[in-house]
Amino acid sequence: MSHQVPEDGTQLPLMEEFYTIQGEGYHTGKAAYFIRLGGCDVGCHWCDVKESWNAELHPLTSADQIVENAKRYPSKTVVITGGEPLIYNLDYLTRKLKEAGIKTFIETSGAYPLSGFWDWICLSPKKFKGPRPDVLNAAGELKIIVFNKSDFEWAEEHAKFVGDQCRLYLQPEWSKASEMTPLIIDYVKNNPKWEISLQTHKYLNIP
Ligand SMILES: C[S@@+](CC[C@H](N)C(=O)[O-])C[C@H]1O[C@@H](n2cnc3c(N)ncnc32)[C@H](O)[C@@H]1O
Ligand SMILES: Nc1nc2[nH]cc(C(=O)O)c2c(=O)[nH]1
Ligand code: SF4
Ligand SMILES: [Mg+2]
Repeated sequence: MSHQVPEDGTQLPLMEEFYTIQGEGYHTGKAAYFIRLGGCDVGCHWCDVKESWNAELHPLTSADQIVENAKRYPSKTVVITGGEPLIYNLDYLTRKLKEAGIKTFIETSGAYPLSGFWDWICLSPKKFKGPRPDVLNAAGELKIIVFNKSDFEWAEEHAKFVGDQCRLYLQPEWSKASEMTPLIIDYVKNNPKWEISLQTHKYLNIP
């Protein structure tokens, strides 16, 4: 999977970078620079970025260059996503971002060991390759994708393993949103420790 990617994290397969507004979860509505790394073997059949899966299609890019790019934007927050970013050692990239005064947020399935220095961890665990305990412990938010009714029970099972301060979100799978959103609304009204998260960038037609 991680072809010739050096283990020290100084070069990473970069799929795309874009300046946008965080569309999902706790930080919804905030401007951030998104860094999307290629490579994922979790295999969610409803994944909305399948083009990211094959790491070899995405050029190895120096982490220093990624930091220089991020520094150009007014928001001093980056979101590192993928693909599954924790496939790679993110210590070097996140250390350099923090040295540049940039806050580091991650979107992860938690299927790989935690690396990197983070201001916020959004954990979105998957049935297809479950989350690791180190990521469950460190998560600031748990964001469960609801594809069918059975996902509410699955969400509760995972909520047992996160910290007391961890925020809990239910987010409709995009292709099932018209069907699942009303169920999520009812669930949140009956179980108010959960909140609803929508992919607001898709409604706003922004990246
Ligand atoms: C594309 S993933 C990349 C990061 C990481 N692999 C993960 O799954 O958390 C980014 C976020 O989009 C969510 N997501 C992916 N496909 C989705 C879909 N079809 N509907 C709703 N959310 C989706 C994921 O659960 C995750 O929270
Ligand atoms: N605007 C916007 N917000 C996002 N939050 C998480 C995303 C992701 O793909 O990781 C994402 C994304 O792709 N776009
Ligand atoms: S873990 Fe994330 S990137 Fe990988 S298939 Fe699932 S949603 Fe897509
Ligand atoms: Mg996305």
